[in-house]
Amino acid sequence: QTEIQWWHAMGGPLGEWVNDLAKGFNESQKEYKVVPTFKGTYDESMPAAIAAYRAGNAPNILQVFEVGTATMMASKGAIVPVWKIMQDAGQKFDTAAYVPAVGGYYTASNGQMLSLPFNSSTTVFFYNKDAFKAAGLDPNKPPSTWPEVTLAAAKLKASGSTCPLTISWQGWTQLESFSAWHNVEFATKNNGFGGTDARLVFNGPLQVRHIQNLANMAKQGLFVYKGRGNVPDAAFISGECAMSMGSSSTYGQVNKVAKFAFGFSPLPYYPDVPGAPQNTIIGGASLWAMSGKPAAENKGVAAFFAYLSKPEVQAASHQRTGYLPTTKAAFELTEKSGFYAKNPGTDVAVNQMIRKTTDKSRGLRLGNYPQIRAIEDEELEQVWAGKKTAKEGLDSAVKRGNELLAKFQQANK
Ligand SMILES: O=P(O)(O)OC[C@H](O)CO
Repeated sequence: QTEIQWWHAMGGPLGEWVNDLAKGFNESQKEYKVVPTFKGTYDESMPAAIAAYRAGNAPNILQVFEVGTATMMASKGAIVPVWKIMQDAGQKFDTAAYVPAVGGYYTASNGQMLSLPFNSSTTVFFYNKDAFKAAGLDPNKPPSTWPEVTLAAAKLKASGSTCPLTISWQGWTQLESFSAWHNVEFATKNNGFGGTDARLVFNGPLQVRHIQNLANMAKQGLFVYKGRGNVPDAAFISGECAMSMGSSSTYGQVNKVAKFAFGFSPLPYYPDVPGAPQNTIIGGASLWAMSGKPAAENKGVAAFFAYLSKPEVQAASHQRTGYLPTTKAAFELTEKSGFYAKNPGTDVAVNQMIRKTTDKSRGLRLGNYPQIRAIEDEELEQVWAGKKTAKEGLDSAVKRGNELLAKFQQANK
């Protein structure tokens, strides 16, 4: 049996899902054995794999979050494009089978798909219906605008909530998706899709206004900062925080462990901004095949990728986790089964990304972006702590981020 090493960043219930996928594939055939290994968060697993690649012991498959895409695309020698690994192995691979909002993100400007869409998500709002009831709020009417979120937070606080609102993936939800949701540029050159000379511009009047509002909410105890990445999810799942925003994939975890009634709904917006709400942007991760591996192992990678893309496997993954269906067939299968009607809230991400695709939902294509996300975190933390105004924090984040973009452009000329 040929072993295929798969490094991933899925913990908790999502880790169990990844293990089940490998088990399903391993039991479906005898030639290959996929061995999944949890390598920490997205931020930890990507540098770990780059270091392993340099030392000559990279895994066969690496899961990389969406913000690492431009960096991976630029590291040509380190990866085998998904179209090529499938073609070399004689596996059927039709890029048109993938949902455009998802497949497009992982496709280079020459039309070639470079990594396999695996767990794509988008930003959503979630709230504790029991806490809403206790605060005298309608549990079936989530706030849809920022003024409504602020009012709901005040009522929740008055009813005794110590954490009315927290936020996961703050850079992704409050700056990146926030900008697309309000049809405001985040970075020039179509958020980087138009060339490596793109520059960050997320220190505009609307973003500054929003981050200042959040800072004011933090001062009043209406917004409570709970950390970077998806760390704040735990404070929602435990029932401590009544409202949150984060990945649609939080659904699978909340559904599994929360001891309260919950709802998922679209991100709030500012109703006075023309064109809002527009659309949110893609998140999650894709799978990259690493180079320098024996042909037999590459064949196994291709067989596993084909297995993961099967409509029934894809549909089951989507329904279990809250990640988007990556193929059109998986979406159609889920819709036909009546899943969305039976599980309200699971359709929010689908409505935002699958039914309505615009050019702007493509997300960001910016080099050195994992490092830029860390800068966003640092600067926002300064703002939440009252050490910087929103304008100072965002101006500094843009300046520091643009220095990294310039370096990336220089290195990839
Ligand atoms: O929690 P995920 O997997 O949906 O990923 C969230 C963000 O897109 C990571 O950059």
